[in-house]
Amino acid sequence: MTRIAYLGPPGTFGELAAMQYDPAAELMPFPSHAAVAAAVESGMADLGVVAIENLINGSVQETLDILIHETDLQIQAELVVPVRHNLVAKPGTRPADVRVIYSHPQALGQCRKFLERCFPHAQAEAALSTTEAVELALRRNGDAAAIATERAAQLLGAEVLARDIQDSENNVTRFLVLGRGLPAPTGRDRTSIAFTFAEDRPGALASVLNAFAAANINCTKIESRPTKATFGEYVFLIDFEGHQQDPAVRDVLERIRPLCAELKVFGSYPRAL
Ligand SMILES: O=C(O)C(=O)Cc1ccccc1
Repeated sequence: MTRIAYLGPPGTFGELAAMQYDPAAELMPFPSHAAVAAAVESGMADLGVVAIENLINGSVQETLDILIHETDLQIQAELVVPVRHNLVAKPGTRPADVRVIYSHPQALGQCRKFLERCFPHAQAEAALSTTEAVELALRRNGDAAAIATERAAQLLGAEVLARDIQDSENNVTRFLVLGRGLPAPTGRDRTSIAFTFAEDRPGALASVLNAFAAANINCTKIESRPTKATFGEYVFLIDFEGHQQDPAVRDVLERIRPLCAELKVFGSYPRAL
């Protein structure tokens, strides 16, 4: 049976994503995305599921940084998971008594308008995951709530005070499945890369983008993160359509390699969108 590491405890969106990917898998909860990646690297798990991008908040920077700096695992797949948030609390809690609202920072960000409108005086507190947030709220005396999945509320015996509190009705999160090896091309794939430049010069980034344009390869995302070494220097990340084994992709990677100081390929995997 495939063992899949995810950001737990059970009831999180990470668990929903892992179940969506493989309903028959053995699921292994870990307390952070870094621990999820480490579990796959150590061989404790076969695959790891991590959140990479949300419709409302954009990229999950913690995951981008893990891919850039902390792991050589390859992306095996992407999953798009509907994300509906609920305000949950110890049974009997009155909304008027709620002073503290716990959740994962992603969830707090995705419910910003609801929090401002309905709980302008409550304090938002970060938790390691949405399920941990429910555990923290249940430990207090009726003055706390959490933003979490309905499943977490059921598993922990919490009451749902409000449903669908996310800022966008169509809220979704894209998750990545990390593992070893290169999935075979399907004809509808995406490749993710990161690169740096040796020196700051006019047109450096344009020269890379022009190589994609010349090869008629569609870039689906571009992003930058600090190198964490020198202020003002960045790692650029590009997602594009195609697979490393497609001749056109192989060709474009060969063209851009000499333009970059470092080039890291995070993987080629079937497109979910
Ligand atoms: O804490 C969770 O449930 C997670 O899996 C992280 C997360 C939080 C909110 C939206 C998507 C993922």
